[in-house]
Amino acid sequence: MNALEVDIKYAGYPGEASIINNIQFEVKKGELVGLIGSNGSGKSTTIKGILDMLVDFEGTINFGQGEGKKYAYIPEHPSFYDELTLWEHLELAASLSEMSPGKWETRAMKIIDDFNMKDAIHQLPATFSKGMQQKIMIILAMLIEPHVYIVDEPFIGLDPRSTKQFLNYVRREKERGAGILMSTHVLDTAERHCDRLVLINQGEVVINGTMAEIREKADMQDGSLMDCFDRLMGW
Ligand SMILES: Nc1ncnc2c1ncn2[C@@H]1O[C@H](COP(=O)(O)OP(=O)(O)OP(=O)(O)O)[C@@H](O)[C@H]1O
Repeated sequence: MNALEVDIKYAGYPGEASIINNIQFEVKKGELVGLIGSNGSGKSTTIKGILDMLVDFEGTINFGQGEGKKYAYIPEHPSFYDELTLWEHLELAASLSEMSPGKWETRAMKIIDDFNMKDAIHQLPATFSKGMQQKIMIILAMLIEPHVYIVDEPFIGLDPRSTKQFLNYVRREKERGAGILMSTHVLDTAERHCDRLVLINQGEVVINGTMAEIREKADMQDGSLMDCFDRLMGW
């Protein structure tokens, strides 16, 4: 069963209406799909299209059937309410997703502890370092247990322990049945952890498949994702 179905005919920005074209793929329940492509290839535009953040958009996005539209977005550039502490941000996220007080508080404490952010609980995230801010976005998303995660480049800025913890949570959330779409430039991590990869170039899908399928298409039996990517691009 699909957690997310993407069918974008075209999407873009005022004056540049078709930055991306014919982007079609799905994310199944329990699946981690990597969105891969060079700088400017259209990954963030695809994500903005999925999140209904573009005025120039023609296509259909489906967030699973009968599951409501509960998704969480982990943006590349975190943003916070200047006046709210970390705990107050969690309170806000929990109230918007209608979680019961007993449930969200226990879960919030566990996630905060796992990401080593206990000392910062009553501080203002707006004053945190970039990596800490990124962790808060992850914590806020993981708190509400959505059906779908949309994650835009999570790895730049996270320290090794936080990266490992993030990947642990991704595994657990997949087991729970969540579908995860994650754009990244960190190809070795994508190769190791993604169930499927969607490669985008110049606003179009070049290939959508498992690592085995990508190797076959690139005719590189033992090739890394980077090598296959280069071969498929003709670089
Ligand atoms: N707000 C905007 N207005 C006009 N054009 C934009 C805007 N944002 C992005 N673009 C253009 O859309 C194209 C795709 O950009 P996008 O941000 O989707 O790429 P990306 O694959 O996410 O790149 P990166 O890996 O560098 O984050 C680029 O040519 C970019 O210049």
